[in-house]
Amino acid sequence: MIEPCGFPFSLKLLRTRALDYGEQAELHHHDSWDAFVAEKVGRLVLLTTKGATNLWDFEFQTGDCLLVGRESAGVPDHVHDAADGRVKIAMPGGGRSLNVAISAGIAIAEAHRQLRG
Ligand SMILES: C[S@@+](CC[C@H](N)C(=O)[O-])C[C@H]1O[C@@H](n2cnc3c(N)ncnc32)[C@H](O)[C@@H]1O
Repeated sequence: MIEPCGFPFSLKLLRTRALDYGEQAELHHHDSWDAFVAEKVGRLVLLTTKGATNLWDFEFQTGDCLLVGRESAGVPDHVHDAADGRVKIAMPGGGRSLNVAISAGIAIAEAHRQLRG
């Protein structure tokens, strides 16, 4: 899905204009949330400050699909409700939330640590 200020649009710009390694990324655009859900394989694991499970306690599985929300407003309720897992990253220093890219990086690193080998 391409949105005027959305993450996929930014990725496309980076891929074509800025990053020489951007070509290594495999991008998929979905026309709607329903189209995305119809194609997904594996569990939908949402990163959210409203998550019930701490990242360090969540058991990742091969094929899990990590979801992150918009920098501005997170995800709408129907996306939150559709997730198979809702995971939060503890913020001991306080604050409302982390940056979306930082959140994704932390969670991807933990998933790889658990599933390595
Ligand atoms: C800047 S945050 C969104 C802030 C939004 N105002 C809200 O309250 O959801 C952007 C995205 O980063 C992820 N995120 C940020 N902090 C997080 C945390 N502590 N735990 C899990 N995910 C987090 C979530 O996917 C979130 O939708």
